[in-house]
Amino acid sequence: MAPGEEDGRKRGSQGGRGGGNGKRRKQWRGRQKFEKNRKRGKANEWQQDVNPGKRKERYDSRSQTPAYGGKHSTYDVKPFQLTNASFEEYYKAQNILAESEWEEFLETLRRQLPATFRINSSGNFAKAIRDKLKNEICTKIESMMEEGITADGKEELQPLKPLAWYPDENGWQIQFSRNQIRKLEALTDFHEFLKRETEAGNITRQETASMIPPFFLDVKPSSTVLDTCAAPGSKTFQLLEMIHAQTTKDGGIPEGYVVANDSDTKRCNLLTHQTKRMASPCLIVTNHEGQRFPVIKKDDDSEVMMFDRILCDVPCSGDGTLRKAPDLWRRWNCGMGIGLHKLQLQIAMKACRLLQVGGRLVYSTCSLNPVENEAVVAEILRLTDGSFELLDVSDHLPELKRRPGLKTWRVKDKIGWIENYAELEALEGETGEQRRRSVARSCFPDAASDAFPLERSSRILPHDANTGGFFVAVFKKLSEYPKQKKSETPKPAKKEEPSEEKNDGHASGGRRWRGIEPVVPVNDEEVKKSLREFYGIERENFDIEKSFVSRTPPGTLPKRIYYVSDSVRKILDEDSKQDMRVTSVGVKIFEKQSNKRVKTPYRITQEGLPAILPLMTKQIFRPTLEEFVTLLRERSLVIPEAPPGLEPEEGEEAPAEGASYIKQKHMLERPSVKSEDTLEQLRSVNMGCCIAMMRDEDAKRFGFVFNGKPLSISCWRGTITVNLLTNTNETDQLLEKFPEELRGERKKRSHANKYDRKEEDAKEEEDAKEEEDAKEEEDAKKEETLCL
Ligand SMILES: C[S@@+](CC[C@H](N)C(=O)[O-])C[C@H]1O[C@@H](n2cnc3c(N)ncnc32)[C@H](O)[C@@H]1O
Repeated sequence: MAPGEEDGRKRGSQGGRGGGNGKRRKQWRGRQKFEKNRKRGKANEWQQDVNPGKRKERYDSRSQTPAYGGKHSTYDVKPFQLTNASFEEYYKAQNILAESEWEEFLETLRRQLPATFRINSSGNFAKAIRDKLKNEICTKIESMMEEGITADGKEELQPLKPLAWYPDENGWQIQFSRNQIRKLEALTDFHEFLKRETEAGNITRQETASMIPPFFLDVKPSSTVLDTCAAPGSKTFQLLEMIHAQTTKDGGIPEGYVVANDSDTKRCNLLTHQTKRMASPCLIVTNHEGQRFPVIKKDDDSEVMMFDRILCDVPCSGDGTLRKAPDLWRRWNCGMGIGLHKLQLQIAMKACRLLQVGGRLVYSTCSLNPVENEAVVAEILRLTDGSFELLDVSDHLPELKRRPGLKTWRVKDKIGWIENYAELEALEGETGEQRRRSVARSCFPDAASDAFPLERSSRILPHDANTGGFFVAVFKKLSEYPKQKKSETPKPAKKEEPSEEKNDGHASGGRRWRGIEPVVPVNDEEVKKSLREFYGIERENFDIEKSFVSRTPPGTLPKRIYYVSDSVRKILDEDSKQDMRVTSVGVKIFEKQSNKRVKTPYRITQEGLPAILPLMTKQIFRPTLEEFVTLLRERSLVIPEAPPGLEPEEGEEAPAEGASYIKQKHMLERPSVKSEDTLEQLRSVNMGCCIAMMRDEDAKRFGFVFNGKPLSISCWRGTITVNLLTNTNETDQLLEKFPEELRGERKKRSHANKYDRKEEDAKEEEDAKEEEDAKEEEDAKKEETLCL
């Protein structure tokens, strides 16, 4: 009997306790957990791994390896069934591995996946994090191992190490158990560090195998990329990092762009949320079925060839994720792959059509099934008739352990094995009809597929490097293919019926789509003038109208303003018939604000700061190092002078609002701007959104220069104080990067003052947003475990 099975029955009988209350109790627990996680914000991402919620409850204490891959778990749990006879029969017949490896393969599949993460290479602190991991944390763990330190005398510590194949030591695997993290202080600290850096967007949790496809796409900063099935967006994020690789060095805006598409509207929103941290003006999120992605045509009907790189990370049966989603053991059946084969092929063929000659296409699944993998690859090669080459990428990422693709495979539907298509064709009666309807001819290997170099594709097996299972094939388009125009031109995309139904995404091309407006340039003269004057956006050759877009219909003030790169704007313009359903575009840089005393109706968004900063010449002040650190720590500094325009007029008796604060005694006790130099700069900073930028010499000294600019944070200049608009997690994480002696202790603050309250309106708004973000994040995590 396989591990887990017997215990499952025992627990099953206990599970009956409470009968109908069980569901309610489960819902209650779910709510409690959600609330707890919500309060912790993004921190829960790592917590979930250590304490993977529902999944944890079900993991078998004796047979399962806990979250970080240790050997002895103390989970009190109801196990999943970790066997499936049909799965075993099917894969034994496929010869995806030698018979001698079978037990090891199964045993690995039954163990929970170790946690892995990527350091965001375009993040501001990639090097600092890598250095800390290597020089501090790894060393600490090694010395603990040498000293024989364990959590409870049994569980030996495993070293923390970078993934051998991942470039620049930016991919890492963690092998600690919950128990170890709880009991060993150094690991508890490490765990906290991971949570903080994840929250700050400096690292991303991602399954090792899922990190692979973007590396085979060979994306350059000038590449024009389509990610056909992109949500929840982990690979899109990697693609954007590649597009921005140069930007990170010189601060320029790349020529290339990424169109991230998904057929599911809600998941498109996740995608937008997940990629927000990249603050990229080079991103378009669209909502189409991949197989119907529009061929963009200009007014004269000529086609706009948009892509030289396409990733098809298609929906799949997901049996490579069994370690992450063990409930799949129970659900798996061989009909799953067959059911998805046609869709996978259609998506891939559409991608072939949209790819420029000379371009690269990567087809990937998190399934081990040849019907979803080699069968699709073979059919692509057959249909494109020599115009596509399956590339041999064996010398790329040499440390990545992989197996060559299969030359032949077997097909089985829910009824049984079918040797070849002729056998299927010969079947009589209604059953024969039905089976022919569900099993495509292209599922079968044949003489043609035998001639293709399918061994050039790669299968990642879980026991080779303690990962999930994965499949990846890399193609190059050599020429247009004869059938391209005729048979591969799909029927025109089905247009969504315009409706007034509210949609929580944004939306469409030209016509209103589900009541949401199309992307339009910001061309209102008043808006342009106010942004230009308030923020000093006056860079030569920079045209607001060309780079700023919104979704608010002309005639009303835009609610949100997005910044798009020149090439994204060009694509939007070229899509003159507006066939692309754009759910979001570029980076949100401005949001409407309602404080009437502020001279512009717009404030800078948190995520938009890196993009807008290079364009700004006003509303920036450069505090001293001490003031900057104090601002990070206390989140607020008193300014002993009112903002411009609000000072008392000469000869005026009653001080203007804002000047009266100086009489509030407790305000004088709070940390304030001390340096005359900073005060002088603040004299030209108007009330409203502003930026605190480190002084050049300080930024250089601490290595805080990013995209050519010193570390900057967005603030709100009120009548009395300057307050941070960035969230606490982010500032805590920044503060941590300063030497301990500079950080100081946070003082307790009184919130009794009415002026404080006024000024904290903006912060309240931020807090509400944080909550929303945490919820979105939570949803994103849940969705991420799904494959379809
Ligand atoms: C394997 S997931 C993609 C994971 C994603 N590439 C990532 O790295 O985060 C497959 C995605 O395909 C989407 N999908 C399903 N059918 C689709 C279709 N016909 N066209 C485009 N996307 C589709 C699903 O909504 C799902 O988000």
